[in-house]
Amino acid sequence: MSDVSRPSPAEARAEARTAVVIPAAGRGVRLGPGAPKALRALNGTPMLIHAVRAMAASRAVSLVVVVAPPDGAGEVKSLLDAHALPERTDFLVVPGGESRQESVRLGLEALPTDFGIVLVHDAARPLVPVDTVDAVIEAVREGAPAVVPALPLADTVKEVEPAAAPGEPEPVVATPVRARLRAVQTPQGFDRATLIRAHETVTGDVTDDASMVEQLGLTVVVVPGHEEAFKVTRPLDLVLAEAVLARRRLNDGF
Ligand SMILES: Nc1ccn([C@@H]2O[C@H](COP(=O)(O)OP(=O)(O)OP(=O)(O)O)[C@@H](O)[C@H]2O)c(=O)n1
Ligand SMILES: C[C@](O)(CO)[C@H](O)COP(=O)(O)O
Repeated sequence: MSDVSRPSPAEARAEARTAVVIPAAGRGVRLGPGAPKALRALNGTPMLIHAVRAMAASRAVSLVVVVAPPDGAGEVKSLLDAHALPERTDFLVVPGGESRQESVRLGLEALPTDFGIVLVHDAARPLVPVDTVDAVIEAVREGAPAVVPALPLADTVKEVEPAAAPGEPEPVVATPVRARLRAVQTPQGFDRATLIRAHETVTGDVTDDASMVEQLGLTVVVVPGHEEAFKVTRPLDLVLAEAVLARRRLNDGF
């Protein structure tokens, strides 16, 4: 006899609480010397705070787990204490690891059990609009085990044979059909059990969490990304981020 009071898996997912893990433990080598990238300022406010606010802007998000530089957890906690978040949003801070993958895993280990949906969002993508965050959450609620926001590419992409030695040429081996390619952003959204299984099972170097779910043989779904969700990686990206914030201030009238 079926238990009518127990929600089906689909109903449970639709009502699941959502947490975000923010890996913020990277050095930012490509950005150049200075403080850890997540703590560098954009319009006077640390990049990490912009990223946390971008997640907390979604009414669905009730917990943010920040994965801090290994020796910077205290500083990050003080920063979060000093910058108001909506009352509905709690936060936790844990120290990070050697790689992005390890940092995400450490964040997942700190998650309380009552969150059925988990987003993973780079601190280095501080300006993602809330509509993108909500679209990712909605797709997970509708049943996708893994969801990525993504944009079509402007450049043609070549696959090359890596140089045999520094300074040697890199011959092109293929040109994938551009119309089938997408540049993937964060937040990436997951059914919690799926993401944890992926992190427990998949080893080796990966550059995003969704690819770990792909390696489990599951389908990852794409939703539209946003040009303002770009990753601050190199010095020119800081210029672009400041310009986006200036445009937002102008549009907001202050
Ligand atoms: N050991 C690491 C490495 C990266 N990250 C985080 O993963 C996100 C994406 O990584 P990336 O943009 O590559 O940041 P960095 O690793 O800091 O950059 P770089 O490779 O230039 O050093 C960032 O928010 C970064 O803080 C992390 O939490 N732990
Ligand atoms: C997760 C990611 O942002 C998706 O595009 C990206 O792969 C992170 O790469 P990074 O080299 O760690 O910045």
